[in-house]
Amino acid sequence: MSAVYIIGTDTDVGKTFVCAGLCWALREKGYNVGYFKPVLTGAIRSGSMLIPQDTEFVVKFAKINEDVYKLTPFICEKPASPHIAAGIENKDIDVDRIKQTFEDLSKNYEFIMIEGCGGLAVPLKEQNNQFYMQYQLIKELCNNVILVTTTKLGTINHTILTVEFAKAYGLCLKGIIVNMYKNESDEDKVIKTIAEFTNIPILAKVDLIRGCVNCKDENKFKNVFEKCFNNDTIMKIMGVFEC
Ligand SMILES: Nc1ncnc2c1ncn2[C@@H]1O[C@H](COP(=O)(O)OP(=O)(O)OP(=O)(O)O)[C@@H](O)[C@H]1O
Ligand SMILES: C[C@H](N)[C@H](N)CCCCCC(=O)O
Ligand SMILES: [Mg+2]
Repeated sequence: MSAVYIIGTDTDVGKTFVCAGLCWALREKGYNVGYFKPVLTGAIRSGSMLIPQDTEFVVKFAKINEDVYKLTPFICEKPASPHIAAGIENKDIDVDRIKQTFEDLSKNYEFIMIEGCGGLAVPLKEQNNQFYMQYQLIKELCNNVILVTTTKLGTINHTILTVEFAKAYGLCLKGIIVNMYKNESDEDKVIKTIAEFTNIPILAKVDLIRGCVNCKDENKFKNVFEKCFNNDTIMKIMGVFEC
């Protein structure tokens, strides 16, 4: 089994969107790809249930036949850092349970795409004034990372900081996917600056789907993903999977 950790320069950069597109594109090509979201915060409440919306979106779009609660072992309602949300909701984010779930999933899938919660330096839990950080889980679970960023103003700083953090903490950052690409002037200069400074390959640019950001038009999504995750890109990304 091979896996890759999808992390972002921030929350809301499109990790889920990219995971959904990649899982869909790879499964369309016959790869047995699964998805795993160890920790999710900001879940949607439906009566007594908390809905892990990231997981729900990915499994539905990529037609992954798995229980979303198995794929998302730790779900918090508060849209906050996991250590804060879990503290408020009296949930203990058990790393051994995350590892066991990952091991169980690895028996069913050839490839697993793991979505992080926010960025690298997010505290997943706090115990005795000690933080357990997302980058630590990545190193223990699958130190094979793709970074999702955007071209919004500020991204040069955010992306370079994230890459330097990854290097400093021994993470294997294999590539960058630029999401919400508008194909406007200067965007490619931003991307070129990031590529040259970090020396990390730009694996793909995923177009911004204009109009309703949460549009449910799957065909619009598929058109973008077919274009952005073409055969060359898929081969590059398949070269990144290992663990
Ligand atoms: N390329 C895109 N075109 C249009 N909308 C997008 C695109 N990428 C992401 N979005 C939208 O932007 C919002 C944030 O995307 P997404 O939920 O994938 O971010 P995320 O990094 O997974 O966030 P989180 O940290 O909460 O997991 C969502 O409403 C999503 O539909
Ligand atoms: C709620 C949000 N959408 C994410 N799931 C959680 C992001 C945690 C970010 C923590 C931080 O960097 O301040
Ligand atoms: Mg997400």
